[in-house]
Amino acid sequence: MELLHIKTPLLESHAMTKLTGFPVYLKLENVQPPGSFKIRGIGNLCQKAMQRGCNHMVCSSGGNAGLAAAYAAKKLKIPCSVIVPGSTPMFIVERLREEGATVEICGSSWDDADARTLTLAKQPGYAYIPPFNHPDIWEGVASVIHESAEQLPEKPGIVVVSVGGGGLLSGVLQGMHNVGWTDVPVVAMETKGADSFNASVQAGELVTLDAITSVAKCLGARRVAANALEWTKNHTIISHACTDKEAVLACDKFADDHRMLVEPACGAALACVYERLFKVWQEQGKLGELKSALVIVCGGNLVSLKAMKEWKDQLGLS
Ligand SMILES: COC[C@H](NCc1c(COP(=O)(O)O)cnc(C)c1O)C(=O)O
Repeated sequence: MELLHIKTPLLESHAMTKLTGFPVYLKLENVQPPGSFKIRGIGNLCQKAMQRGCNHMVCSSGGNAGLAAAYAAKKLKIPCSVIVPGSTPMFIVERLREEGATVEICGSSWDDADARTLTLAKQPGYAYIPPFNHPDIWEGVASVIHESAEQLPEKPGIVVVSVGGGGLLSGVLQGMHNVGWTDVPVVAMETKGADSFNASVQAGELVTLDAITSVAKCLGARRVAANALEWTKNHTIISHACTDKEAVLACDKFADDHRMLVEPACGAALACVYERLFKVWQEQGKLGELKSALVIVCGGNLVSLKAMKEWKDQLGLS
């Protein structure tokens, strides 16, 4: 089966290395053709659905999973419908239509769009393409770690990811266990107002947020996949929710440091380094010495210079 994702660059960030005092490596999923890491999992899921005889993909998404599904369907030459919440910017809706997808806007959060998707997917030949909660997605995402293991000089001291519904986290952990990184802690970053994983970790059970109030709309799953919470039972995961301000500031610093623009959903992971959280956790005794860190730069399309300016004005960062 032809891979729908590309092998992405892994590079050391000298700016971040200077901040932490040890090498910080970036896995640049923001350069995937559809704009985010999503294509690894969604591409795998779409290909397997097609092999099962499905001939129409229907995907619920905050935007990036939808773009990955539209891109995959175009490559596989089958139709694709994407259901997005009202919080998805119109330029993303237009981008989806340019990719050939039929787009429906439904509800105020991803959960509403997903309910509609499940109804549409009942039609004969249709495949339901969820954005984060499926074993074929986690299997596809695991490739990001398989590649990183080949590209890194040695096993990293810690791995940092963003969490929306927990598909990226689940796939990264699956990949880490495949390559023997079972003792490498993972930092699960969210933004306050989209911190359904952190709420669940604190409660010790799945929690559903009342609403998504963060600017990081692509972390906007009110309830994470059960599989993501399950991982906390057999892997060291540090769950942390940063503020929108810290996430947007991280995007701003990343643009200056690396001349690449990513969404606040990705800024949440970058904020772990820019807010020097490793040092905070080491001082709290939550983390031992680190020789290196790997940050999954998940990317995202829901960003522009205009949007960055609006967020910075809104958050008092201008
Ligand atoms: C509502 O949205 C869920 C999903 N975005 C998820 C997402 C994540 C978090 O990945 P997850 O934890 O959901 O697998 C991180 N970084 C970026 C850029 C993302 O787009 C979507 O696009 O439908």
